[in-house]
Amino acid sequence: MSRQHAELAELAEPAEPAQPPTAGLASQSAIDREIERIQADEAASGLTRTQSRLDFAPYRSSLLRHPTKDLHHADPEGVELVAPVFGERDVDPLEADLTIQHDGEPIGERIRISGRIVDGDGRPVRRQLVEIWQANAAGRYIHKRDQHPAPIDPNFTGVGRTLTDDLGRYSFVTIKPGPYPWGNHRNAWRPAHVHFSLFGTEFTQRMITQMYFPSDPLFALDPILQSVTDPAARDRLVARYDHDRSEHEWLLGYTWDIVLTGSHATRMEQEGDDV
Ligand SMILES: O=C(O)c1ccc(O)c(O)c1
Repeated sequence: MSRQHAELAELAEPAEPAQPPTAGLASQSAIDREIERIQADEAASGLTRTQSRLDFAPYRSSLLRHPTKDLHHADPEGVELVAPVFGERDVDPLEADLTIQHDGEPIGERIRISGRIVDGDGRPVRRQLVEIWQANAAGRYIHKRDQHPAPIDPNFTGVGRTLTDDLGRYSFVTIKPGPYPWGNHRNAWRPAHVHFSLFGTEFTQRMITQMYFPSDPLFALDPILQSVTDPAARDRLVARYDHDRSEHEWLLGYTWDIVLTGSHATRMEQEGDDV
């Protein structure tokens, strides 16, 4: 091989890293054992959580993603002066359909996700900004930190938003996301999920959570879902397939309600414990 060829080959094929990217990562079975141990300990102590605890070792980055110092009390009025604002006119109804944001059709299963946002007494949370973000059908996010070799869909950005109506209802049309390989441990795949953000009435009230799809084989293997140690609270994060919402030769319907408070409150992420 000429020197020039050798240089070209080097450009085309980066040298093997000294260590494979998975070196030092725990195996799925080690993660499973750790999850099982923590959940058994919590069950034995009569403590099962509807919310994740801040440090859940099998979910590695949970250790880094929350404040370690006391929170500062923000002056709510001061925060509002610099926080984003929006009005009803800023949110276009078309933004609730993630399949029509580009010239072409995105690839994948077209779905509708609908539900209600209610308080612990079942009262509707009205005119609420609901935002979602998700991977595409191949499990790829449009984000510089997601470089895994699944295709980006030029017709799918994976971001949408809407306002709840007077009954607290929201509805999105989107594409079912694929499982996502996230590097928490070796061969770690997140179950298909959609991230939800609720704005509240002020910036300081924003709440974030995730919705999952029924019967996903990855549930038991996912440290983020399993960090909610109460099985009933985990089940509440899973949408229900709703045939009445499916549309002939068009889409599959899922229903998922979000409860803000009370004993059946939906698990919310704490101070940035997820992305
Ligand atoms: O914690 C993470 O790294 C992570 C990455 C991608 C996701 O979709 C997610 O829910 C979490």
